[in-house]
Amino acid sequence: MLPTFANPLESLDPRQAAPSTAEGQAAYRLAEGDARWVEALVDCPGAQELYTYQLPPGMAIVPGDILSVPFGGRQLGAIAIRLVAELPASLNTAAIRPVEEVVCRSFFPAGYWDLLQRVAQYYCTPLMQVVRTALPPGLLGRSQRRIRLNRAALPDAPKGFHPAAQQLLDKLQSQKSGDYTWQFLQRQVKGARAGLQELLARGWVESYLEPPAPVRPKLRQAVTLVQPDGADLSPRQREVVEVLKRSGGELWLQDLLQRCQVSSSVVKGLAQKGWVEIQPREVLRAEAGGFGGGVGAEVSAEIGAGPAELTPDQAKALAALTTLQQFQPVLLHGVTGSGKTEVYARAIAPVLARGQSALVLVPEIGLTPQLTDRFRARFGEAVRVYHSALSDGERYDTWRQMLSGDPQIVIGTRSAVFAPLPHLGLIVLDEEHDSTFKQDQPAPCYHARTVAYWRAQQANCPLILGSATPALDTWAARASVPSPAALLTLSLPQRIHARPMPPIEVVDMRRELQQGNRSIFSRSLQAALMELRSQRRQGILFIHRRGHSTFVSCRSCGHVMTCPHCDISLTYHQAQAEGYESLRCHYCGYGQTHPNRCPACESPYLKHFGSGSQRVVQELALELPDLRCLRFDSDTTRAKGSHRALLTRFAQGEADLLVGTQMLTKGIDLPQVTLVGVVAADGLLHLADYRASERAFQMLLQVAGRAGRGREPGRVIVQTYSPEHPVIQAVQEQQYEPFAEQELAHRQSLGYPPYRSLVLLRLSGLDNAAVKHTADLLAVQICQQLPQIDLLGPAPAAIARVDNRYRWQILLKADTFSDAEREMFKALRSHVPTSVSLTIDVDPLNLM
Ligand SMILES: Nc1ncnc2c1ncn2[C@@H]1O[C@H](COP(=O)(O)OP(=O)(O)OP(=O)(O)O)[C@@H](O)[C@H]1O
Ligand SMILES: [Zn+2]
Ligand SMILES: [Zn+2]
Repeated sequence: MLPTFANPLESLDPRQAAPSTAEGQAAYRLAEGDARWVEALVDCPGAQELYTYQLPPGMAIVPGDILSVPFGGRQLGAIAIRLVAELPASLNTAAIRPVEEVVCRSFFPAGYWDLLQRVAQYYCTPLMQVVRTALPPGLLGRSQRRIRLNRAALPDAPKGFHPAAQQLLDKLQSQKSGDYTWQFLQRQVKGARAGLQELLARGWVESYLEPPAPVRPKLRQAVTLVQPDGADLSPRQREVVEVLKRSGGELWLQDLLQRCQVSSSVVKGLAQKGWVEIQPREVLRAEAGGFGGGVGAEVSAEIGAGPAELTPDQAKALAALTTLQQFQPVLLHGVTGSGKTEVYARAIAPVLARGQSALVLVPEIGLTPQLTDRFRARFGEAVRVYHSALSDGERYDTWRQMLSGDPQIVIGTRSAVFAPLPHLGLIVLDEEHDSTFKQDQPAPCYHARTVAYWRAQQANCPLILGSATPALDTWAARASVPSPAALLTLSLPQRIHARPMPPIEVVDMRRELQQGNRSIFSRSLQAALMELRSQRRQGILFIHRRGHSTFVSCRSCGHVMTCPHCDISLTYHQAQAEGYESLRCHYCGYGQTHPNRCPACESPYLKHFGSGSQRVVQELALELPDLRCLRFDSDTTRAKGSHRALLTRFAQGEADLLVGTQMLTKGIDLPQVTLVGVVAADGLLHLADYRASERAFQMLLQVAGRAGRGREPGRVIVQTYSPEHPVIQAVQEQQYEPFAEQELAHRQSLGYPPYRSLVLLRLSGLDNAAVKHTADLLAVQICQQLPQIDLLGPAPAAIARVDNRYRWQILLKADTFSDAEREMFKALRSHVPTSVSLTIDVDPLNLM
């Protein structure tokens, strides 16, 4: 049976397409033609709600217009959100002030507010919160309102009645362009507002928002090797030349100096002799071409135009995609290394040519620099990147450029699903199974895939979901019988050039121990690692870090060191520059020094266990001292741009092995990687979550997929203490379908998504009793009002305390949740005291 509403891709309740009425206020009536009021989002930091303003006679406003409104004693920018015909009787309509002016029309694409409203309704969140999620911070605050003369309408000797109007005219006319910022004019002219009113009314001036200036790229000094050999070089200069050569002939000056540990005078000396050139540059050619020349050459060769020929599978998928001109969700199911990115790029090209834009959503920009590089190399200026790590200014600028309506490609993370592209022709979600597409908190707890589905529907354009390991929700939505708008599946069952998938070898670590191997590396992994160096190949070592990987426990009494604020074990951190070992909580950040003796029994045998990436690198240094390792995890990639820097160093052959966590699984495409090792798969297998198997399967297959993407065949070694686990078996066979079918059957029998829907109510607060009491109260409310819904709990969350806050949860299950039920969940807030916070997570992915 196919799921019904539980799956957002499958069937949508048509009632949801209609915008909701004002939140919780039944007395409001939405306007059709008879609007007299407008509700606006005012650009004032403290302003939480929508404010109501009067529509002056003759002023036409549509949602999305930028307004100028009175607020206290000030005049502020605001966005018109919706028009209202009738206000609740309790409001004193005489006290409602009028909108001053429409500053800018249609700042948002058509239908944008319907989308936000739909998100608010489905995810049981106040509209305001959705608006804040969607819009870049400070959108209005930055808006540059300007005033210019309307010369065509100006009489020969214009005379303003109001003294301020005259002054404004004088100011504007004194300027050749007849144009000033409103801020400037307000400072220069007393009573400028009243003066402006008059001039606007006469049509002699107009106010507008300054169009977005193209973001000026930051230029950096780049060093390019022009002559690769020279007799008269000093040893230091020779070293610089060598490093440049190894880096494909080009590096940023800063990177070069750092890598060679020389002063800039050495490089300048080289420039004077004509060996190198130093120039300001926006990007390095090497960067645009993947990860530099040298080792990554195979990648660079295909950049730009892309590969000359598609594989037959790619061609077939592309042909199917290019015929689609309407709303159509598509699953592009292609094994790792099958060339999905190329298919996206070629599907996008005609969209741009038609004058439309495309939206490409990826799990994390920093982790997939290659995708951005490939698109930049091919589409150049038309590519924009949008994600929350941009500065407020960058986000604002990009937002304005997106609104311009020029055909463009926006590549972004989760929140980019709200990118205001007016003529959307295609949406792509790459690695659609990735759970970073779901927001856990704050509300709205939206899934970018669900919102993308609505957007594509609204824009009447195709939606491509790409993955080697599709989310089971997506897989289940494939139509058994083709019907319009049902999920269409296209597959790329083979790697590029029919390269084989790497065989996956499972090693039973219990047997290793029995046979006397106490190392965290099995003998076969040790041997494979040893070969890397001699064969000049590279490897990736994957460590699952979450869970109990680096806890500290007492070998005498079993006491485990835990965080005093959260009920989870502390993580061991090796001595750093400060010189002492420390223990840290990864939820709340609590830290302490490593005690010498067990706090429970005084035993000195307090040891850290498990295999965090630090520990693994340390162990490698002991066991394989010749192997050059690079660590790639959240500790070593904290700084902006460090993902790319580390990957570039690895791609250039600075290390034999990249050691890291979850981050390694995503989209790395390095042809020279032949070995992938998984240190201990167990941490992944035993999470207390109904999706644990799905997640483990996806993660292991994705990381395995990094091996053997080039000419040399790859090999994968997975170490585990439970080789008989069904997920391990399925991973070894590398067959997605049987795994998916089996797991879905299991879900169906237990009544889990995608067959039934879940809503998780998360409550937290400093006072455990208060949180529990509130949870009990809500549970009673729900049971009384909605007896048809299955209710689990209230129960303490799997991690019962985080950052001193006690956490309780209630899990609700139903075949589908109706609009009325969603409204009821929203209304539950009135039963929650201010000391307790409630988050409503619709379709939760994380039940911890
Ligand atoms: N038709 C082609 N001919 C030759 N090389 C190709 C072709 N299409 C793609 N490639 C190359 O194959 C490699 C793998 O492609 P890509 O990274 O798109 O795979 P993918 O399907 O996204 O894999 P993953 O899911 O593992 O990220 C890339 O280096 C790409 O440049
Ligand atoms: Zn002890
Ligand atoms: Zn803690």
